[in-house]
Amino acid sequence: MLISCSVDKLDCNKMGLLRPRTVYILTAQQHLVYHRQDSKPPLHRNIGGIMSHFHSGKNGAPVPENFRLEEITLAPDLKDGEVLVRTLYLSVDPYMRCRMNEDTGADYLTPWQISKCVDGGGVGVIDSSRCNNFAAGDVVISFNWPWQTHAVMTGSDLQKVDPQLVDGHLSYFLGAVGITGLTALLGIREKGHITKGANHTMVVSGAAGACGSIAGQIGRLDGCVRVVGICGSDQKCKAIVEDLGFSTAINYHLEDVPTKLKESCPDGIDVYFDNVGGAISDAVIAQMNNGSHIILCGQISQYNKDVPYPPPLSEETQKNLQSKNITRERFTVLNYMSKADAALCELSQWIKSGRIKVLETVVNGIENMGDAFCSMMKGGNIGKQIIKISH
Ligand SMILES: NC(=O)C1=CN([C@@H]2O[C@H](COP(=O)(O)OP(=O)(O)OC[C@H]3O[C@@H](n4cnc5c(N)ncnc54)[C@H](OP(=O)(O)O)[C@@H]3O)[C@@H](O)[C@H]2O)C=CC1
Ligand SMILES: CCCCCC(=O)/C=C/[C@@H]1[C@@H](C/C=C\CCCC(=O)O)[C@@H](O)C[C@H]1O
Repeated sequence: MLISCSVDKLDCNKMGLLRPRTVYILTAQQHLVYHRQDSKPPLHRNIGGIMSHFHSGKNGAPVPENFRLEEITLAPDLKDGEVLVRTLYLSVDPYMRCRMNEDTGADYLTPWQISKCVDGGGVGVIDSSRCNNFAAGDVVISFNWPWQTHAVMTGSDLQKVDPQLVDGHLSYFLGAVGITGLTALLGIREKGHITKGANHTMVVSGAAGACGSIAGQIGRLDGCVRVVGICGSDQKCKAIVEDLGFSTAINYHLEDVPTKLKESCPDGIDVYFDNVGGAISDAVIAQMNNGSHIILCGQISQYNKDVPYPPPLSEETQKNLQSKNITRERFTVLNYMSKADAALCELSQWIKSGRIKVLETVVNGIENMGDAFCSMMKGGNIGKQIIKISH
């Protein structure tokens, strides 16, 4: 969906006037808030047919009706310190499912507010500025980009980025040269303990997704002799082996994971990059070596359930961890941002030189963001799920 904008950018920049007034935004809907069993009574009563699936305390997958497209009018003038941004790309990510609960389960995550515009990772370009740090044409990113086609934002919420880092592929700032790339690289370096020459075997779950697809390639570059990916379709298995260089792939919907792991990892498993948790992770952990390491990146198989993060493990898996002295420390990329600049340079160079390949699934149009989010949560993406908002 395009908005009509016949405004000359230079005029906008000089005056902070004549900006496109009507923009499209996505708001969170009332039936968005699901309540954990132990949470307070709902602040917002759920009404309507769709919500019958999501009574207080019940679990559930998100649906596109959790979002509504609305038209708003932007205030006519910029205030000091503000910029008008045009949104280029927006990100949908698994953690957003946690922002659909009043209790997100993580202290660094705030819940989305009913009837208010939704936000997340975004990249865009400055259309006009009344902030000294930014000029028209600058490319900027934010973790809290409103899901709007244009937005008035405060300069302090934005970070300027250099398009050369991504050879002009600006969507990479939301993926391989952004938080997901950092998560893969820093997760491996901080928690993976890969030793070159030690013939390590790495297993990655969620292997065809944004983090997993990069993590497997870094595992190989950092010296693992075998990298096995677990993912949800034959097409994904083919992509990670043929395009990304994984040694083997397991389709967890069609194949018996323990049997396939036994075949693919004859020397056991030394490093496990865990994106999914649940039964898949139990099966991997059962075949891990003594003194091996888990990178506890995410547990997406549990995000639609009424459990805290990280979700509790079965007794058997806990025993396995203890008896084999397997490390499993929670990893949050935001705790390592002092290392982000160097890591982004490394990712950029690997991508430019072709040693890391980037996969993306791109959906067009803000009106399709709700669908794209729900699809990603069910495995509809290969690589990073991106929504293209404007050229
Ligand atoms: N610790 C940190 O700082 C960060 C953690 N994360 C975490 O990393 C993980 C991956 O995120 P990201 O790369 O952005 O997302 P992905 O691109 O991997 O997309 C999510 C994928 O999860 C898979 N999936 C969905 N449901 C299940 C299920 N029940 N069992 C197994 N797999 C499932 C689907 O692939 P398939 O077809 O294979 O099922 C889907 O494509 C998430 O758990 C996320 O929370 C992300 C960023 C930072
Ligand atoms: C509670 C489950 C979280 C699972 C792990 C995960 O996916 C973490 C992701 C974060 C993610 C979100 C961080 C900040 C967004 C701030 C939004 C807000 O509440 O204002 C990512 O961007 C960094 C990861 O650590």
